[in-house]
Amino acid sequence: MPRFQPEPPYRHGSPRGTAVVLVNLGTPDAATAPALRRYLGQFLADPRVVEIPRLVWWPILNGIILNTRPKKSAAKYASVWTRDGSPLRVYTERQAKLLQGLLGERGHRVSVAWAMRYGQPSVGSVLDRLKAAGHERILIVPMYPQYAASTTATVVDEAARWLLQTRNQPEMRFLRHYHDDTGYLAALETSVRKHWQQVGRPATGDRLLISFHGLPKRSLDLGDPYFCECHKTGRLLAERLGLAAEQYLITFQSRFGKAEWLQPYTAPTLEAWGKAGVRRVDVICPGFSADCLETLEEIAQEGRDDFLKAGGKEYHYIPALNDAPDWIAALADITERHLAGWDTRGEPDAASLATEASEARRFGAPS
Ligand SMILES: C=CC1=C(C)c2cc3[nH]c(cc4nc(cc5[nH]c(cc1n2)c(C)c5CCC(=O)O)C(CCC(=O)O)=C4C)c(C)c3C=C
Ligand SMILES: [Fe+2]
Ligand SMILES: [Fe+2]
Repeated sequence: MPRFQPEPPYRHGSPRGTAVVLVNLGTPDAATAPALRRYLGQFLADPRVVEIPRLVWWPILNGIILNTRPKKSAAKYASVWTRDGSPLRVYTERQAKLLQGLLGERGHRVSVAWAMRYGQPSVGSVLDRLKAAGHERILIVPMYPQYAASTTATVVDEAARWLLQTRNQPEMRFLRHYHDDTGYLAALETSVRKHWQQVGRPATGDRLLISFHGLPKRSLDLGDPYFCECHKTGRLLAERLGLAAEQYLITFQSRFGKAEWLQPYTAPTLEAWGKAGVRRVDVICPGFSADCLETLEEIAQEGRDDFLKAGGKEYHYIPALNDAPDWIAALADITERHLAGWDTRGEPDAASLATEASEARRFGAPS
């Protein structure tokens, strides 16, 4: 008898089943120095993130950075940590749950999972689980609105590494970016308008700072579209809000290392504005789909200190889109467009999928 019995009743391989995986950057397991050493060790060893020859970078990373940064970063993480853990993790999990619910309401039979590029749950472990549960089509959604090699591409790399060691591969698709998506921009606009309703519209001379995570300037010269995509998002948002050029500025935060990064930098801008007599600043960070250390500590806390110390009077951080219903709806629209042609309304439900998959394995379906 052949080791593997083809259809019927069990088709070669696993049955149809579609999954969507939201992937964000990753975050330490705890706000402690050992957890940060593990996390930063994995993150900063990625050649997509630090594009310095290994021979030069390795001694710096292992000899200096991993001995000094974990303790300092752990203290920062402790200031934003929640009862349920790291905000980035909490929001990403919630986004996946809400997206699953909404796609279900729209009649799609899809499983929505979430993974982290660095730390847990890893992309590979989530793909293993989805495949074992019978999913034959997987859409990967990097949760970065603007494409960058150091964020988006490294998610694709990680999925590709998993594919390299997988015999019976699922069909896979990848979302590239959504920096100019109408639903995403509308959700950003709504969040600014809601904020204005709460604290009042900015007066003459007040500013909106649109701050994105930075990248080494070299990435732009090498062809990374990130800078241009950030500018497009910022410009379209300002247009929707009816802001004139002098009422907003696009800046880049979180410079890391000694090289020049994309300019203008966020922190020095806040300081300069405070000194120049700008009274009020509202800050929004549209590049972060979920609040995290970079927004809650660097922008909401440090940024406020920088601005107020320099003479500013009023400072507001506008939260990331997180689990806002209009953002989840926009994410469902984006996802639906990328699922097109995959007949997700005609597929088996999760329970029959799991049964079929385990039956197929009983008959020796290749894994
Ligand atoms: C949103 C897009 C991001 C880009 C682009 C990005 C590039 C980038 N980041 C570093 C170094 C660090 N980033 C850190 C935290 C961090 N970065 C992003 C997003 C982008 N990074 C997020 C969402 C977070 C927060 C994660 C969390 O747990 O909340 C950190 C770790 C924190 C710290 O020690 O300061 C570092 C380091 C580089 C070098 C880089 C591009 C080259
Ligand atoms: Fe970063
Ligand atoms: Fe930072």
